[in-house]
Amino acid sequence: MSAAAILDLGKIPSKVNPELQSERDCSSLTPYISEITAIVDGGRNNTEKRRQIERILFKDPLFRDCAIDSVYKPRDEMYARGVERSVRLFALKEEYNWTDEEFGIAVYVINHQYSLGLHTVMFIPALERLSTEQQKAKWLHLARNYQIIGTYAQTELGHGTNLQGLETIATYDATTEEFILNTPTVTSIKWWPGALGKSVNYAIILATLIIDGKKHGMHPFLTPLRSTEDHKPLPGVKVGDIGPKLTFNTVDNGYLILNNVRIPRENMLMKNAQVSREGHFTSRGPSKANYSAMILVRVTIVNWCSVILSNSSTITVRYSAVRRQSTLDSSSEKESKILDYQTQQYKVFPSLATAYALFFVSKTLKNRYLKTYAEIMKGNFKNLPEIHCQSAGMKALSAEMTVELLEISRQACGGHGYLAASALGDAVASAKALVTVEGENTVLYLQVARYLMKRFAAAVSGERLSGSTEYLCMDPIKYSCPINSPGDCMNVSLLCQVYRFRAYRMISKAARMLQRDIEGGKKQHKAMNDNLVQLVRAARAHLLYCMMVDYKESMNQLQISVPVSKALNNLLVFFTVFNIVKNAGDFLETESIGLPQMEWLKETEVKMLAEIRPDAVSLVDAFDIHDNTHGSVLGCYDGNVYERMLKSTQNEPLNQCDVHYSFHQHLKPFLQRNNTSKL
Ligand SMILES: CCCCCCCC/C=C\C/C=C/C(=O)SCCNC(=O)CCNC(=O)[C@H](O)C(C)(C)COP(=O)(O)OP(=O)(O)OC[C@H]1O[C@@H](n2cnc3c(N)ncnc32)[C@H](O)[C@@H]1OP(=O)(O)O
Ligand SMILES: Cc1cc2nc3c(=O)[nH]c(=O)nc-3n(C[C@H](O)[C@H](O)[C@H](O)COP(=O)(O)OP(=O)(O)OC[C@H]3O[C@@H](n4cnc5c(N)ncnc54)[C@H](O)[C@@H]3O)c2cc1C
Repeated sequence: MSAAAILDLGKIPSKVNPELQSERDCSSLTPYISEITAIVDGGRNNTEKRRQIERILFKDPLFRDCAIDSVYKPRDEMYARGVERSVRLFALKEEYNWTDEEFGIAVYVINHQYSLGLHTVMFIPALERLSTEQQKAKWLHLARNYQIIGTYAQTELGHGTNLQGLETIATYDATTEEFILNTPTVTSIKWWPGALGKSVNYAIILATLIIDGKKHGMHPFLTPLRSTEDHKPLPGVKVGDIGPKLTFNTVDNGYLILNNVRIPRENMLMKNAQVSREGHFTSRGPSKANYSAMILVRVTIVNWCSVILSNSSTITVRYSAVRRQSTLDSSSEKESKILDYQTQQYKVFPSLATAYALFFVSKTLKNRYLKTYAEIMKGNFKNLPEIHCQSAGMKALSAEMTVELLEISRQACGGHGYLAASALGDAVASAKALVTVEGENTVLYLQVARYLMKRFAAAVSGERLSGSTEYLCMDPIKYSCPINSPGDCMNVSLLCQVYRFRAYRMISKAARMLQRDIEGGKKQHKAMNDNLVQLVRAARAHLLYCMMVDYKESMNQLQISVPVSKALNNLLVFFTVFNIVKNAGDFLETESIGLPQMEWLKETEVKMLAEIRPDAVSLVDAFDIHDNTHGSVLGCYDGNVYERMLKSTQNEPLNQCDVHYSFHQHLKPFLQRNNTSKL
């Protein structure tokens, strides 16, 4: 860059950075990028549809800088902008007649930077899942047409995990045919629901139902909170924002205090349980049927994780192909690309591989969920425990992986990864929420472990199992490690057997430990608590095995060209091997593999880094993520990293004048205290 151009901070070269261009020119995958993009979008038509949505959104300045503009704005303005974006987004949905799926694409395109997400993510799905047909006819179109805006208010100050401990109460008054809602204690105050603080006028409030002094468990109550005339809180309602968070500060997560708020009997959402005019309680389906909205969101989070990692690996791979630092070969005149260092590849490629892995895994999970949901809608709850286990577990595992890998990606960009303009810091902080929302990860792993213990006991008693736990019927004596040569480490089917055996061993160990403690006289709850750590380990091992199988099978179903197959298979092998090496202790301890196999696997792991390297830029280009979506100065398609960094300094309020007012107020009087102005 010339000195003149350096002074012109607004200039971004019109050409792609030759460092990135050479990557694209040299990758044999480049001509096939659109084939991968079509897989990720679910078909070429969908790619075109997404790009059309991007064009619509990004011609509007309101959305153009959405991924990054919040850095410079006070909370109040961020919220206002988030509401403005929400309203514009809803209007565009109506104008262009977007389906729910297309609306979902628009939300990804703007990187979730809007305030009223809970209306679409939880309020409408909960209405659909928890209402009777009559209630749906009354409420759903109002919600879909944005005549009412709502949230899902379950968590309280004192309880998020333990739903049976919720203290908000809905007491039935048969004389007026109303429910009276109260948050009678400090700990019962609703706390966290998105868009509750300032935005919504309705909430589905999860409360313990009381009839004639008798408790009937947690149920959903559709409750108006604010006047539809002037948006003021209705009588008995106190509501506000809970304050700034690590991220998501466009969202007004709120608190809610209810004091004798009366709602008509018809506002209890009665698909799963009913209260008659006279106050007679009946229920149908399993007792946990009211937990169903959470299953859907957990399934959705797995896909979010894949999208988050696609964004971050786009940034880190492109940046690593542009950045040069030190040199591998002292005779070379040029410094080396950091992407050529094996250690850098080891930081960056796990994210890339996991982005693809979670894409395939989330697709399978979604299909499995839709199938089970259709059965449930017909009154068949047979597969509910299995989908609860899969959705809760995959949410936990993918959120855990995502947070860990994202932070490594951020570090892989060195100092520049610490700049807000890299967008990686905000991405890490946002992903951290996914570990907690929709069920805290450890708690969800323990739900999986509970299911596994039951299935293991059934297997031991001779029952034939189906679904994800079918393998628990195996005879462990018959296992011998299928990896007999270094070449076997590339065979994912063989590696899946290794994962399966490790899961079996860890589950059977947890079961043995529990049994030992109970037979030794410990009470059930004490024995459980004394083995929670092993139970979580067993759950993770099971979920990782399930993930591998779903990924492998999903890949097997693809009809793809040879170069694409080779590139995607490299990622599959790397992901499979990487997660064995990462958990080496468990695999060795369970004797799923031996020391020689571990050596071979480690060699294969680094060999795969070199295999992936030439196609790395093409593999992130294939995500086809718009620069405005990831919003990072480090990760744009043109690779003009340094120019974009310089340009971004123009957005900094401190740079709007040469001499800041604080100089006159504080620094100048201090410097001149000894009359040094003559110096
Ligand atoms: C850049 C992109 C990032 C975007 C980020 C956006 C963030 C915003 C997104 C979303 C907003 C977040 C919203 C929320 O968080 S809403 C609140 C979510 N809350 C929870 O998830 C609460 C978690 N707790 C629970 O789910 C339960 O309490 C529990 C499962 C931990 C325990 O339940 P409980 O009734 O107390 O326990 P029991 O021991 O009595 O029951 C276990 C029994 O129940 C079965 N079961 C549990 N859950 C379900 C279910 N969902 N469906 C079906 N069955 C269920 C379980 O299998 C056991 O069965 P059993 O063994 O046969 O007895
Ligand atoms: C960004 C964000 C958005 C949210 N949006 C909403 C929303 O829209 N609506 C809503 O209702 N809620 C919302 N929540 C709340 C969220 O669902 C809860 O925070 C979550 O379910 C965890 O519950 P908790 O906060 O009570 O954690 P806790 O349960 O108190 O967890 C704290 C610790 O205790 C441990 N622990 C708790 N119980 C057990 C157990 N049984 N066994 C072992 N360990 C245990 C956990 O593992 C964890 O380490 C949101 C939260 C966040 C962060």
